[in-house]
Amino acid sequence: MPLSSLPFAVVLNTQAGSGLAGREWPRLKAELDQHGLPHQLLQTGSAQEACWALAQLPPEQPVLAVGGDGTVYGLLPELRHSGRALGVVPLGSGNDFAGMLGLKPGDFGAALGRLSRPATAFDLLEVQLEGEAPDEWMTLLNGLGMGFDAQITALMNDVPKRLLGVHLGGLARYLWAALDGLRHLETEHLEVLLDDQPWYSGPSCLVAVMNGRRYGGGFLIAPQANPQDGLIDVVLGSELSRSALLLLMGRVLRGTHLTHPLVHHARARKVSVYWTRPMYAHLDGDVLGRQEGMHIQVVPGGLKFLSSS
Ligand SMILES: Nc1ncnc2c1ncn2[C@@H]1O[C@H](COP(=O)(O)OP(=O)(O)OP(=O)(O)O)[C@@H](O)[C@H]1O
Repeated sequence: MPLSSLPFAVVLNTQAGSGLAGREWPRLKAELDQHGLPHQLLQTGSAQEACWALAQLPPEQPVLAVGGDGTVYGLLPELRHSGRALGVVPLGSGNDFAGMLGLKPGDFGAALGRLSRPATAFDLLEVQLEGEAPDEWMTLLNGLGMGFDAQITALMNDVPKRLLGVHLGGLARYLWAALDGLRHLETEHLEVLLDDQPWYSGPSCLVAVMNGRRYGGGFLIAPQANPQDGLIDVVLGSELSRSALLLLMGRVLRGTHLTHPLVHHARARKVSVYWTRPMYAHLDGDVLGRQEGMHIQVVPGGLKFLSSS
């Protein structure tokens, strides 16, 4: 489908990357001009404001999200409603979805070079919390985690952004929080249904339900996932000791953990997760607090995406 001749609506999240997106905007604007990409900056203080501002624009007008995974996540309700195409310039802390596609923060040439290609269809995930009304769905692009990985995401808020004058990147901060999380490791009984059939029942410290391959600023938790295959990748760890989990994290960084005997992996169109005790949860890296369970289904080709590799 050809790219609209309307200007890109730029959603600049100045908070992303601890302020990096705001600081880099003048350089990015100059590059947009150099690439001959017309654009219109939307001044927004929150994801809700950004969705509201976008909703005033024609659906043919593409949006350029400037920030991290959370910035994109915040736009998904409007994008699903309008069918608007999305391009991304990663300037967040983790940038996991863009990073999976080979985009590096600050490499504006590469990010903007992709925007003149036709949009391609990417899958989305719809998530419903256990106990919520059946029509209360949230939309994700990258994926969610419950248990240890979400606890780390929650603990990241307490990790310093600078240490001895040096800026700590997303992966360094994630590792710091992970060491903290290991001290409070929780293992609970987990039931997982895939396409309405029982798949796993037993102890677990984490389950990840992924459309993309990585989270946490570079951990390849679902190395075989493909956000264009119409399937969800589920990866869970069963009863792992602290030392086993620490060693496993090294393998997750390289994406070589799926053969570990205490790691389970499968694919499905629909996933239901139930814990006997509420566990921490995150959606596309945004912490949601403790939840008892979730129902996830794939929305094949639900997003028109301009930044594919
Ligand atoms: N359009 C927006 N304008 C202002 N704030 C936003 C907007 N969208 C999201 N936010 C808020 O800004 C926070 C940070 O944004 P984002 O998650 O993109 O950056 P990050 O955390 O540095 O990167 P990453 O998610 O890749 O680790 C979000 O968690 C959300 O609360």
